[in-house]
Amino acid sequence: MKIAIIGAGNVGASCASLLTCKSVCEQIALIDINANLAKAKALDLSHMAAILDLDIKINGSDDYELLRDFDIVVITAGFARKDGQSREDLAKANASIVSQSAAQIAKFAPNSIIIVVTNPLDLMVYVALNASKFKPNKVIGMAGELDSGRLKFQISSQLNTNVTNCNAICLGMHNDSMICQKSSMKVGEKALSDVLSDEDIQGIIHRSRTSGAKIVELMGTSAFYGPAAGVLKLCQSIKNESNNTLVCSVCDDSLIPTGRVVKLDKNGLKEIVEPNLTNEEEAKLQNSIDNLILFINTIYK
Ligand SMILES: NC(=O)c1ccc[n+]([C@@H]2O[C@H](COP(=O)([O-])OP(=O)(O)OC[C@H]3O[C@@H](n4cnc5c(N)ncnc54)[C@H](O)[C@@H]3O)[C@@H](O)[C@H]2O)c1
Repeated sequence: MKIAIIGAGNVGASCASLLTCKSVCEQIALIDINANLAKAKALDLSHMAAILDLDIKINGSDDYELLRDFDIVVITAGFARKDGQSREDLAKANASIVSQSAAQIAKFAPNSIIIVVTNPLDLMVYVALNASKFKPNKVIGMAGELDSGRLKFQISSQLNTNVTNCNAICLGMHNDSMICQKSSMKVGEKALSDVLSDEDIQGIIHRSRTSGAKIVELMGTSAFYGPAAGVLKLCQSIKNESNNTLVCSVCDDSLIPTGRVVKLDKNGLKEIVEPNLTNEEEAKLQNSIDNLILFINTIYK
């Protein structure tokens, strides 16, 4: 398997590092508008692979030719929101980058699967889908695995128990309207609501929702190890065609992307699994989809 990553910054390079260490593919291409950065990181990662006795070819460039006939292309190119910048201005700047990238992917790797990471995530999945003209099953956004992982971490911290003992799912948009599905929150076989008060659960949800912002506050830039782990899980699922469910931003028949429970295979999206939402969660999800449609209309006007 050959995996290309567009954007050799924090998220892109962390993805390349994890994919290398976990031997998910035989080749990695790093593409960045800053050719020297892409080349330098590819060289550093190649040294890392040599030290670890991993036979993997890693190249960097600003030339999209490098990803010719690759199987998966991860888009991480783009900006994080700057002080004073509106959500719309950021969305327009990143939409331009993602749409140029997606058009190049369609040219050089027309049979690939695109994994979008650039924010605002669900909107960027829509942009990549439109610019690549790929079928909807071939364009997948990574965010739900990150949000769900953060929620699992908060549950395990609150209960002082192993994270592997905890389960939780975050659905919907990768923004403040994300839905932390109450019925999915479990510790062992027990529902979290049998173990903790509603107030404690609300605290967990709040800390989970704000944990991305906390990282920005502490470090001045957004997270990258967690997002890279999410990308790794998507690539492993595509490669292994495992029957595991993941949360990814994908389109249903409405062609509006949002975080849904899915199964992936070598063709990308294999199946959307019905999440069993409460009426309240269903209404919240519909509301955030309506907001995304309004946002799409603003960006494309
Ligand atoms: N989906 C998620 O859960 C999630 C999580 C974290 C970050 N993100 C998003 O990922 C994106 C990247 O974050 P980062 O921390 O890696 O940023 P970064 O600034 O470290 O890296 C971005 C890279 O993109 C490159 N780039 C810019 N324009 C380009 C173009 N036209 N073609 C090719 N490369 C280009 C830059 O040179 C830079 O190296 C941001 O939009 C961020 O908000 C998403």
